[in-house]
Amino acid sequence: MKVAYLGPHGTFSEEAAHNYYKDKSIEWHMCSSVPEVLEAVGEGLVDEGIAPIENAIEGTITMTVDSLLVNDLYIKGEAILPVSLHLLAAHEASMKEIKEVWSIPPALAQCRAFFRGKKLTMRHFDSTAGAAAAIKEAGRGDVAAVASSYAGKLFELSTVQANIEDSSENQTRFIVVSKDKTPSLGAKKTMLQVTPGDEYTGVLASILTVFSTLGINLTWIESRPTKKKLGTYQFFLEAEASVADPVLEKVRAVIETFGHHVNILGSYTTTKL
Ligand SMILES: O=C(O)C(=O)C[C@]1(C(=O)O)C=C[C@@H](O)C=C1
Repeated sequence: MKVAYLGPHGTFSEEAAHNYYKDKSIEWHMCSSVPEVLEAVGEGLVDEGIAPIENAIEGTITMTVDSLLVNDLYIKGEAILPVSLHLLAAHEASMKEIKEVWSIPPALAQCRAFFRGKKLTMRHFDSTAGAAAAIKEAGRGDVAAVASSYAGKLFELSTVQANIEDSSENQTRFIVVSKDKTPSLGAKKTMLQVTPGDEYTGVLASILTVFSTLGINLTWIESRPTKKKLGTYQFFLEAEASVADPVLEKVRAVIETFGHHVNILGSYTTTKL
């Protein structure tokens, strides 16, 4: 089986992928950005892809949600990875010497409290490990990357400050996606995309009430713009039930009778890494 993830070596995505598929024989396909991972699956270059969708501190990684739709993919699984971030420089350096910090935006956002008031310039990269590699190559004394301790070892960087994430409970949730829309065996969760047929007062409340009335718990709600007109949204709802559960089927039928469109984006189990 061929699987895509965000490279280069040393990303959290690599750690998640290697752990999630640890008992399988995989041909790896490294991509240079998160949207490219989902595109590789959409284009059929690989069978599956693994991408970050939510972080405990920063929330939803919207580029993953949007690419999931654009590439018409199905969620086959989710994996939760503990995430610790470190400030890494090419040479031994103190915090005072660092003027610029390089990393992928979700990683920089996970350290906001640490960076507050430090007057640093942030430079965006496509991954933590990409930033770490660039720091090594630049060899400068005034820049540092936010990346994992493994990336620090891989690129022989020096730790300016360890564990700079805003919460020691930090975790990132990854989704495993494919083109194949068969629900996973023993699925416990289902992701639904609900597009309101019409905009009216209380439209979201009317959708949510169907879940609560029929006793289905929701574990995640996200609204994204329809990208057609300002102020119009579609909703992503993660239900704690398999798509095969007759109660969830009933929820779907009722929502559709309200004139809303429901698309099942996947039914899956959770793996703690
Ligand atoms: O840049 C990486 O190392 C990634 O795998 C991406 C990513 C993300 O975008 O959320 C994954 C996990 C961490 O939250 C930080 C970065």
